[in-house]
Amino acid sequence: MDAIKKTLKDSAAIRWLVLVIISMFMFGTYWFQDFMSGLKGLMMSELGINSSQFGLIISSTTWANMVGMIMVGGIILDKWGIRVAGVVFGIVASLGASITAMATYGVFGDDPGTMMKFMMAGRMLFGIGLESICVIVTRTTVKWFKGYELALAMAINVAFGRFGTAFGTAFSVEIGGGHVAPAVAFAASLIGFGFILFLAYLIFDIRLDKQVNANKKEGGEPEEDFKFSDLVKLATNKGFIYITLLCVAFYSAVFPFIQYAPDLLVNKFGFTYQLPDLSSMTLFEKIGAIFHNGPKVTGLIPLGTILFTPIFGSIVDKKGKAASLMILGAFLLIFAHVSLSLFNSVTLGYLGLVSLGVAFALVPAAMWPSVAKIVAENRLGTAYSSMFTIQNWGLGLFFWGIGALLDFVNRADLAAIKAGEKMYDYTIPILTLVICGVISIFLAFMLLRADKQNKYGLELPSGVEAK
Ligand SMILES: NCCCC[C@H](NC(=O)[C@@H](N)CCCCN)C(=O)O
Repeated sequence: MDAIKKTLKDSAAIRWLVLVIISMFMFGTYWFQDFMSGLKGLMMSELGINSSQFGLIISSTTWANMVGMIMVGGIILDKWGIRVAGVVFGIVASLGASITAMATYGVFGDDPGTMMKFMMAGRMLFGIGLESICVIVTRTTVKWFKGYELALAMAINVAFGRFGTAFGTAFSVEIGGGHVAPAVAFAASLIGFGFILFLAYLIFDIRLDKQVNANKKEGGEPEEDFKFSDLVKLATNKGFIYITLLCVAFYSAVFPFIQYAPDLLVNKFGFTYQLPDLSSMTLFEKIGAIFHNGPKVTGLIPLGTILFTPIFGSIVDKKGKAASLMILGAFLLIFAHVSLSLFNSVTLGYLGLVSLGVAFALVPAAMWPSVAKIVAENRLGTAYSSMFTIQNWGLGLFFWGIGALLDFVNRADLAAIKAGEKMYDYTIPILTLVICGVISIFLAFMLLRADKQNKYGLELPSGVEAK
């Protein structure tokens, strides 16, 4: 048998270059998904929408995914590969983002109803691309990093997405110059940029496939093909069911919260949407103004996870304890939402945000590598797409539900709120998220129990098999 020849992925420099290129796609799509949170106040005054309609616009990214579009993405990925799937969903995301941007410029009509309809249609198309791109980029990361620094690569890949969320949330008001449309157009152009880089990546993908195929002909290991019966196997795997439900409960309490956090900070703690003129301020006054700005403070949550997710990821790799860390993350989530809803102390509010940030780094760092311990590698594409699909049911409900609940519990004061005479009371909408935290703890304990019964090895370091 001939010796297996070295391939492109055996070069660390090329591997990491590939990771940066494909991660820019995550940066752009996460930015577009989350940047509107910093614009909520502006959207309400400029487009004349209420909180419930804002919730609908945000929620529309999940609608097509709720009825199985991510599964279609997963199947296209498994059947036709990274290149076809990447190009198809890159076009879908870019088209969706462009329609949203054109709608905000009034291209389809400048009455609020038409604008909203086309913004939702655009975001729905974009949402199909967003989730499938996340699966495709994850699959591509596995393709290049399996057998090398996979956990770190996945953490860095998610970190690019978090940068997108952080910067999009924090700077969209300034990027738009106080208007919605330019901020949307900028966000859409980032997706186009990420897509162009992805097209450049295809050169590496084609070269690697040629080398791997040549090795296969010379005696390398053939890959096992995906079968549709794998879906049934997933649906009957207890560990997979618990981790999927945990994914819904946990992320429903985090991603939707981030969409409303700037508005919560403005309404509850008197933070600002727009930074005051910093030029004549001392350094301390500048820091004070930044820590009193809703979008900037919210942007610090995903920014913090960029540092902590790889740290927690390497703890999970070296020490294990993934299920226990998910339990801890769920407790932190409850503390965060209780302190941000029931109390009026700004200090406790900051502590709540820090606690949410730690949970947001901890749970993904423990959850995503655990899926690979529960599910066989040839089913990972399907596993991630199924998890994202079910996750979107929760996200769709809470993205819209928080806004709708906000309008409902404040229904007596809506006119005064619009006139700027009163502020929204966020207590009940945020308290609802505590329920997600309680469900998360229950599911994390069930996962721990299933791990003991089925010996997935979730509590063991990476590479150590359970006996
Ligand atoms: N290796 C898998 C990484 C998944 C990271 C995870 N992403 C999601 O849950 C997606 N459904 C994308 C959602 C994007 C919303 N801003 C994450 O923690 O981001």
